[in-house]
Amino acid sequence: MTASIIDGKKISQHIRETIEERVTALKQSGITPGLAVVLVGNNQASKTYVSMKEKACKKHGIHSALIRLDEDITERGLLDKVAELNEDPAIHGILVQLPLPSHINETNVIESIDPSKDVDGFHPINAGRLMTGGDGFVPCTPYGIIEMLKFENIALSGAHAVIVGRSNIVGKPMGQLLLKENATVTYCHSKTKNLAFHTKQADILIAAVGIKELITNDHIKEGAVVIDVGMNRDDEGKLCGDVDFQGCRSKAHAITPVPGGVGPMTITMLLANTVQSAEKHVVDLNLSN
Ligand SMILES: Nc1nc(=O)c2c([nH]1)NC[C@@H]1CN(c3ccc(C(=O)N[C@@H](CCC(=O)O)C(=O)O)cc3)C=[N+]21
Repeated sequence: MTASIIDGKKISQHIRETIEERVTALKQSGITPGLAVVLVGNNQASKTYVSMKEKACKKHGIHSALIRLDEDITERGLLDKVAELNEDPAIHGILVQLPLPSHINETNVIESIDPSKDVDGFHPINAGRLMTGGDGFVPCTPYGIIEMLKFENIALSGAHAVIVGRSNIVGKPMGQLLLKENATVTYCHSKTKNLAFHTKQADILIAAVGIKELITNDHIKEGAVVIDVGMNRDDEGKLCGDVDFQGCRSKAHAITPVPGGVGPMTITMLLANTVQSAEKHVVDLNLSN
């Protein structure tokens, strides 16, 4: 078998068409959705990601404000900036690019963002809503993965999904979303004994550990769907995932590449969350009038 490639760019384009329609409708009611991206310091990877987000916003008519702050800004200074954005009526989404410099407590910053503008879905209120089945923002990467799986008509109900990784940003919310789709969910992580035993059970395998090509042909079952969340750099600086793509391709049913898989979907769902936030704003305005 040769796995089909799940094309994140193509699926993104489809979803972005509906996002664009929603932006147009919002503008007709006098609202331009606005995203603020806060970048602290000079990390090269962060600068690249932030400019990709800005470009995507501009392309689809979403107002984007980039706030660049000095590497040695105090935590208080950053919290004050977030407080200002919380109050800014032109801003419907706030994203503070992670990681932050080590003198700043990330939890404090995440918890200072108004949950109704937390388009990353990292605030504990949104994490809690996801866990309890309420309405809130879903973190962009796992949200994008669910959309990819649905777009490809991959059966989720009753499927065994194995997630390698347990971060608050990807692994944990991924499990909640798959559970909501009636999948059977197993979490694996760095302390898991006999990783391959578990991953070989997966109908759907999600690799989100940040270890270059950890998942090989020997880790997967014939016909599995393999989703690669990894964003690692090899010795030559080339982007590579958590999955040995070539090795797994001969055995899997479908597989996501890196680049061109999960990454573009992450940015697309950030746009979707920003538009969702602006739409909610319109509904709330109408209710209060
Ligand atoms: N508050 C916050 N929210 C984030 O969503 C967030 C963050 N901080 N910090 C960093 C990570 C990383 N991230 C990526 C998004 C898209 C691609 C992406 O589109 N990648 C392209 C290739 C990019 C390249 O060539 O380097 C692809 O996979 O095809 C990658 C990485 C969002 N992050």
